[in-house]
Amino acid sequence: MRIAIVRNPVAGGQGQPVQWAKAHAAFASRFPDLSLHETQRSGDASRLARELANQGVDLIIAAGGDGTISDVVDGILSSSRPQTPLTLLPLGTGCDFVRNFSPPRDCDALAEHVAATPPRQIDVLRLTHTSTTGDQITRYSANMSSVGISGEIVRAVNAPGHRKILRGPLRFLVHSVAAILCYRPYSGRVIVDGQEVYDGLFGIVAIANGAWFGGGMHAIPNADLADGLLDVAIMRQTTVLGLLNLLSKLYSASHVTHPKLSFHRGQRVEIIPNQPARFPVEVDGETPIIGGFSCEIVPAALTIRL
Ligand SMILES: Nc1ncnc2c1ncn2[C@@H]1O[C@H](COP(=O)(O)OP(=O)(O)OP(=O)(O)O)[C@@H](O)[C@H]1O
Repeated sequence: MRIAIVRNPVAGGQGQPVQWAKAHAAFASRFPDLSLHETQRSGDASRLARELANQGVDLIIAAGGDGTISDVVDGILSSSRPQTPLTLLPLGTGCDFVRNFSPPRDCDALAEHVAATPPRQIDVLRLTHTSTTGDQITRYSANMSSVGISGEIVRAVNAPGHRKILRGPLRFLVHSVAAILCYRPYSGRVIVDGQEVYDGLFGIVAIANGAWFGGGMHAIPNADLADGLLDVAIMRQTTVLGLLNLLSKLYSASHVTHPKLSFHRGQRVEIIPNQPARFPVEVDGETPIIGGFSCEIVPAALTIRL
């Protein structure tokens, strides 16, 4: 069995090397035919995963955070062997996608669990937007896309100097509070399966495959990775106090009865901002898109072992 790790050595910040050494030892001992492929820069994880899938490896291990997983999923699904199985070795800051699986925390137990778990199919998100040069760009994502205050938070969390200051989910919490205090709300329309469901100011609009984002915020608790549908949550609350109150409830999912929150389900959603030039789109903890986009669910597209 040919198994390949795609590792992002900068994911998770300064604590990663210790965690990585233990995890690598556990996986190398459980899977003797293991090869290691490290990213050198942004975008490498997608390219490496595509090449490895094209070469016919039997399992790809995404070792990093949500951005790395997202890139590896994109690489596998844009390869000539999109059925190549994926598993996850969480080494990132937020590590939200892996929360949908509750794998063992101990590295040896995780490697054993991966070896013993049969593959299964889950859905993924496919996003399409127009680049600044007018090209149509499509990419896959594993977990969640969102706009509104979350775009500002993720920009701050990933800002170059900020990666070194705070570790793990605490970094999301601190930057969430700071971003809320300065938030100038975005506005636009949300269209689900051809029907306009909202036109107004955005607190947060989240489009979910998985249930968590923001380093442990249980934003869409009913999201199901294998139901063939995407879940959309629209938060119309945009005041500072209102958003701080929402933030305090997101971790425990006690926001779900909020009067300014609505949930929708469908197969395709379109976000049309009123000011596309200043509209960051959060995709699995990164902000790779500026402006409007569409997102559709691709049922059972990804083979996962976890
Ligand atoms: N070798 C590298 N040097 C610098 N940046 C890299 C390198 N490899 C990948 N990247 C970038 O690192 C960023 C962060 O990766 P990732 O999301 O996996 O970790 P994280 O942000 O710490 O975790 P999480 O998304 O779970 O919060 C991504 O934008 C990715 O493109």
